[in-house]
Amino acid sequence: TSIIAVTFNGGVILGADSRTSTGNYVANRVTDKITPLCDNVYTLRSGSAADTQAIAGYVQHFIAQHQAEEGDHVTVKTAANLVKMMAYNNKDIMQAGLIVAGFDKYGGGQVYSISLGGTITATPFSMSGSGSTYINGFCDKYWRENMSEEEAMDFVTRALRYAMTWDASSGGCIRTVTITAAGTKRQFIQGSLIQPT
Ligand SMILES: C#CCCCC(=O)N[C@@H](Cc1ccccc1)C(=O)N[C@@H](CC(C)C)B(O)O
Repeated sequence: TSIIAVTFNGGVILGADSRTSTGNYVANRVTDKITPLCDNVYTLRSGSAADTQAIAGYVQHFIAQHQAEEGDHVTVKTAANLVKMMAYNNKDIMQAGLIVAGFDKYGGGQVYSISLGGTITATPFSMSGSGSTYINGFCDKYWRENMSEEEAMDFVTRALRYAMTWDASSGGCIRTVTITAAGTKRQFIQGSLIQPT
């Protein structure tokens, strides 16, 4: 898996490849790893497909119950802390590397990384999954604060293209979700290999 989330001057953009693998076999070449937790917060999934589906499912359910009772949106930080609790409290039986990102009226676009052991870190951008190791240099060089939406989308798609080209566990198509005050927007980009410019 290659997953990345970046904040920009209007919100956040989440990006992911679409490969689920079992060894060398591609079990799913159109996986959707960008999973909603509620209408203003999504999570990017890496690691075990089953474990990350289970964690996302529990948090979706908990947030839905909370909103039914309280009637208001949860903050990105609250959703991320619920994911962290699931990961931390089950750290010895879960393999889940998650990035929670969204938009709320208090902090605008936000990204939180949750590592395998359940450490939660607030970050301006984050990448994870097996493919992320191949784009550390690219991201360090090209990441900038307060990019425009177009610049952020270009950064996300180029980073994923490189990771999907080099990492055997990443591939398929690029999926993105953009979250701003106006709502959410999905994109689907086929053809992920590096094209000769
Ligand atoms: C289908 C099926 C069987 C399991 C598939 C399955 O979890 N594959 C994993 C790799 C893995 C992980 C831990 C144990 C075994 C196999 C996978 O493709 N993970 C991707 C993200 C998830 C959310 C799709 B990525 O991290 O590469």
